[in-house]
Amino acid sequence: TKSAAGMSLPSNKADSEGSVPTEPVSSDEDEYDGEDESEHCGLYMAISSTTTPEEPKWGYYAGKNIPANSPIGFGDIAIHTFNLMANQIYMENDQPVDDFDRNPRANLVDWLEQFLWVPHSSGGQFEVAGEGTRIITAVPGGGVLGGYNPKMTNADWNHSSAYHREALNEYPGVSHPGRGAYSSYYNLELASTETIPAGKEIFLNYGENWDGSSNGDGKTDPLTRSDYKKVDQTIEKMMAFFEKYRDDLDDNTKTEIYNFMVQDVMSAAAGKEKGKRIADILPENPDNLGDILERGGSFHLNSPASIRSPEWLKTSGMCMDNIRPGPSTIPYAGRGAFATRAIEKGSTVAPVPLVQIPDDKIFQMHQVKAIQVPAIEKDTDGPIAMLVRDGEETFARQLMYNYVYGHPESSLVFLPVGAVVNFINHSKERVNAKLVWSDHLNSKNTQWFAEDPQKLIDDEHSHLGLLMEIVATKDIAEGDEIFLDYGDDWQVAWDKHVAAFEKIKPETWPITALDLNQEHKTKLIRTKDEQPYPDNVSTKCFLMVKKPKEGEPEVDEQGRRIRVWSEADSGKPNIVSDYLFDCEVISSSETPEGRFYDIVWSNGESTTLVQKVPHKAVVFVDNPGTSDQHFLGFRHYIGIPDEIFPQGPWRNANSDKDEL
Ligand SMILES: C[S@@+](CC[C@H](N)C(=O)[O-])C[C@H]1O[C@@H](n2cnc3c(N)ncnc32)[C@H](O)[C@@H]1O
Repeated sequence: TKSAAGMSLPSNKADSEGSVPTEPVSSDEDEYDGEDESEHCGLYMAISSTTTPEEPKWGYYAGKNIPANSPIGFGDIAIHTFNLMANQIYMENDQPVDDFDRNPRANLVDWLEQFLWVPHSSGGQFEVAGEGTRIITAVPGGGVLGGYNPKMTNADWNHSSAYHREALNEYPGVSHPGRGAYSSYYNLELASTETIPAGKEIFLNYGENWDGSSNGDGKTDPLTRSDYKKVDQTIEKMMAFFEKYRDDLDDNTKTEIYNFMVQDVMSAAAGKEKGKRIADILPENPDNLGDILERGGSFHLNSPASIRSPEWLKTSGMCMDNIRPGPSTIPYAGRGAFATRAIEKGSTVAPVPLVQIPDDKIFQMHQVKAIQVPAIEKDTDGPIAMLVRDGEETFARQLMYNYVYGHPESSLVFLPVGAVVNFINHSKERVNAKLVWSDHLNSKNTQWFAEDPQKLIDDEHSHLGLLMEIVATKDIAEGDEIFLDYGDDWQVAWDKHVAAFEKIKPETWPITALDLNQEHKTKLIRTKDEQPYPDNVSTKCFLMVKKPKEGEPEVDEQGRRIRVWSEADSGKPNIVSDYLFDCEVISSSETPEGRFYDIVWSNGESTTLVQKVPHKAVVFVDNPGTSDQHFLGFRHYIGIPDEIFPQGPWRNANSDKDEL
């Protein structure tokens, strides 16, 4: 039987370290079909097709065909950090010390930031305000493992998924010890921007424009993405042609016509260089044209390493969708992780690649102040505000500290970036999984155990080389919540926190944006003349508009511009953060087509009345500085068991883990 959970140990050694296997796609595609769907792994982690010996990389692969505009895996968590860099920058002789050679912690943040995102895809951009303020956000799973290959981008964030998340295990208005101890931003989904065939590596839109100048392997490819689309369309036409004249053409004539099409017609239409490239892609025999389309189109076929055979994924990869997020069965613990299929005792629940962070002090939070520094960019005139640490006193730690793995004798902590693994909660009584170091051939675990922590981000180590696995310590049934034992230190700290919270806890807790978004999944949003919403939240609208119909007024009696809400002509989603604006709901209506609002939006100079804004385009956000994360609640890392924490230089006893 295929227990998807059992596939990573010890059979995952087929791939040699640092090499790029480029075996062609198996023509026996049947292996992807005909199995019990839930048994079949839908997402794998394996070495990326873009890996190089100098820069080894994990990749994220589809295990099943993913239709266009569909979710990839499960929505994951977004963990925001506030002014992470500013907290490392101190002043010396009236100058900010931002020289990385002299400031190893700033250097460390710089390293960490390459795995992090701007907060907009998850809606976290309103968490803190002020000139010079920066929020950066970890989105584990696809957010870290999804590759970068601008020519092959096939995935992007679904902003709507984060704004419209279901409130899971929330207790509106209740004052409880879990407040601020976990992130309330989750369900941030990646969506396919095109059909992704099984075996294909997932590449995220990093916001760059595809310029068509080079492909992942650095070779020049004269074909642009739209050329590949045209090739696929031409293939369809050729197939239709041969189908139509099937009975009239003997094999010789057919081959002659086909060669004429491929050689002469293509060159004439696309130019010599492109024509040659297209001819190379097309099969010798016109009867095999259909294979190209079946295997995901000419573009995918032409980049062999980014599409892997099912066999390769099973032997070299590790399944990443054995767990999904859901409301934890522990009250006040937020979200948890649940098995999507039965997982046998001893087999892998999830791979956990780790981002190594040599100094946990980067998570200390200080007061920050703005100073004026000369602008670096030429087109900015005058000085700009830069935030720096104001004094040495530490008043809190970043929330990310609750998600990292650590050990009391070490300054090192590790951010786990496997899909969904950050949702796994702690329980001593119900523990059914544990952390182990993986022996996957592409991990550097044992070599790196012998390194000085500070060296772990130098050039030689500046990639994700450390890999753990979460392994089942009991048979786990589909739907069971997964629990680790975070360790005695964590339990003691939590118990202390609960006791302390009891003494100071307010009677009630402010209603948050998450609560209101949940409430308004089924209720109309109140207008400005009805009972106001609390001060700690604002309404925002996703606005894309067009002019009113011919003959309809463009200005109302109060002099406001009139516009009508619209979907994008391109069909692309318009629930994206770029289109999110402050708005005030002035009227609402319930119609058979749904709920709609008239809103006003002001850009400081003029005011616009937007009509027919659909319910889905109006959301609540927490005002800066007010969300649960700003409540200085519980902070503790997840303990790596002492038995598996390496002896040697990692135990540098340099940590500040108990200082605060
Ligand atoms: C790594 S996160 C786990 C995912 C988290 N539940 C979430 O929703 O994002 C660790 C945090 O989960 C919560 N947590 C985990 N186990 C818990 C438990 N047994 N009791 C209470 N809270 C728990 C605590 O807030 C802790 O700081």
